[in-house]
Amino acid sequence: MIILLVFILLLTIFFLVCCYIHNRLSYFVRRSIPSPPVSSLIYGHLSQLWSADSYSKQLRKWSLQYGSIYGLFEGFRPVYVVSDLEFIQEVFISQFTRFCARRMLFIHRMLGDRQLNVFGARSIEQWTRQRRILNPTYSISKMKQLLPTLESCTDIFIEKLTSTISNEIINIQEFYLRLSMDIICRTAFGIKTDVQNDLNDTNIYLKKMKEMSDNDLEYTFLGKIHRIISTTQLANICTYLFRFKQWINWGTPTDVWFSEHIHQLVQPRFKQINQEHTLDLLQLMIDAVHSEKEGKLTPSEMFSNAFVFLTAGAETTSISLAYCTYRLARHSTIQEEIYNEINNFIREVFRMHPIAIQVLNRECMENTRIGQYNIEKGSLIQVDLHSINFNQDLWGFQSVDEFHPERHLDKRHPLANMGFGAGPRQCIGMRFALMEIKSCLTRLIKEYNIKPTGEEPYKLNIHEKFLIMPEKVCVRLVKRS
Ligand code: HEM
Repeated sequence: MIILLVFILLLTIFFLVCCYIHNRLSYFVRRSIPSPPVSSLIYGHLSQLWSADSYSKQLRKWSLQYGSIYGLFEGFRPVYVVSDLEFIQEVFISQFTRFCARRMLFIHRMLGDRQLNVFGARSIEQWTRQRRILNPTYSISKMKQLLPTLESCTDIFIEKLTSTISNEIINIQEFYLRLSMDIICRTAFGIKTDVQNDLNDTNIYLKKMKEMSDNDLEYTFLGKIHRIISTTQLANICTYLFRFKQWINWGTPTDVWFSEHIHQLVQPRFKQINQEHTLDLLQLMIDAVHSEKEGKLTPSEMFSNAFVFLTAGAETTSISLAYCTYRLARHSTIQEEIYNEINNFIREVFRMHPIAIQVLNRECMENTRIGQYNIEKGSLIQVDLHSINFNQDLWGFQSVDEFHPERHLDKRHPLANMGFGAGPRQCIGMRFALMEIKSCLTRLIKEYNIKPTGEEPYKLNIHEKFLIMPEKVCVRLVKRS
């Protein structure tokens, strides 16, 4: 009798699991939304995305096959992959309050709810409060004040290039990372890191920054498991496993090292309450922590935001500068026209080389409808930026596979340029990054003629994890007479 009961129980569980799986996998079929075949019940489409040469190009490949709105699964979570600009407009702008969060990263899970920074904030209250405090950091009026510091860092950058042998092939990406780290530390935190002068790489933050891009936490074993089960309570297990791993001294991933050590970098300023300081990012945050008004920042949010500004601000800009330099070397005539053309040149570099596609997502926080689609709470909208950037119908008559800055002279759809995202949650550092890129490039071109290495074909080796970056950008710099 007991055996029979156990048998019936197991059969019932098996039946329920099958029903659940069938229900989930027929999710898009029931909604008449096309979806590529799923190769793994546990991973969903993630196994195909992770094993593809390029995550973002795989999204594009599927867009070409299944159209501008199609469905995927990350584990059991439904994801709408979208390159339809009207749909994106609804999600990122018109219905922003219903899509105010991004996919939760593993590092944010580990930081915990109380330490979520502006990038990871999930509730509208948490995000609005922090963004309101941080917005003045890179306002138009602040930009002018920051320019002299930025230019003095660029002077050191040129000095360092000058001390390398002219006409030799160099990997300029290295120089850019040092430059943008100095710039962000000085402008945001008032700290003179001077990593450009530290040729022996003794600066621990620079070392860790390099390590972080080599070992992306999201792509570690636990990071991947977290992505598969991120919508369930089980996701917290990854945090406990991670802490256990740390406890048995199996090493600390760099992101965690950073978030744990950032306070050593900013603590001295935090303690100097009554001293006069320039109104940089750190001062805005310190004032917000000490504020008597409602909507203040907690000290842990302050440290967490310092971490996100340092990591989001340095690497992204240096990668963009590296792509710009690659394009300058490949299209040498542009170097002569760049003073008039710089904005369009940069726009075209961003079109051909988007670097942060995986952050362009929004989580649905409340059931809603977009056009004919009923979007359920918990599902994710992922932008397929490659399909937008290489959509011939959007970009005029010049081939989208060719580099033509002048295509940006024509007016386009406001969401056609999404390299910095869109809507209220667009990149907070966009203005600053563009100022840094323009200032550095004009200075570089004034001093040097940028030449390709001479290798044919002159191509980049692209690494794609959380960010899409070249392994290195080698060029030959010839001093202008
Ligand atoms: C070329 C350089 C950069 C690129 C390509 C870039 C790209 C992006 C993108 C695509 C997003 C997501 C936007 C969205 O979801 O709509 C983002 C968000 C963000 N970026 Fe940047 N970024 C750059 C530079 C910077 C800099 C210099 C800083 C700070 C100093 C910064 C700080 C942030 C922060 C804090 C967010 C989160 C904003 C929020 O959720 O409210 N970024 N960035």
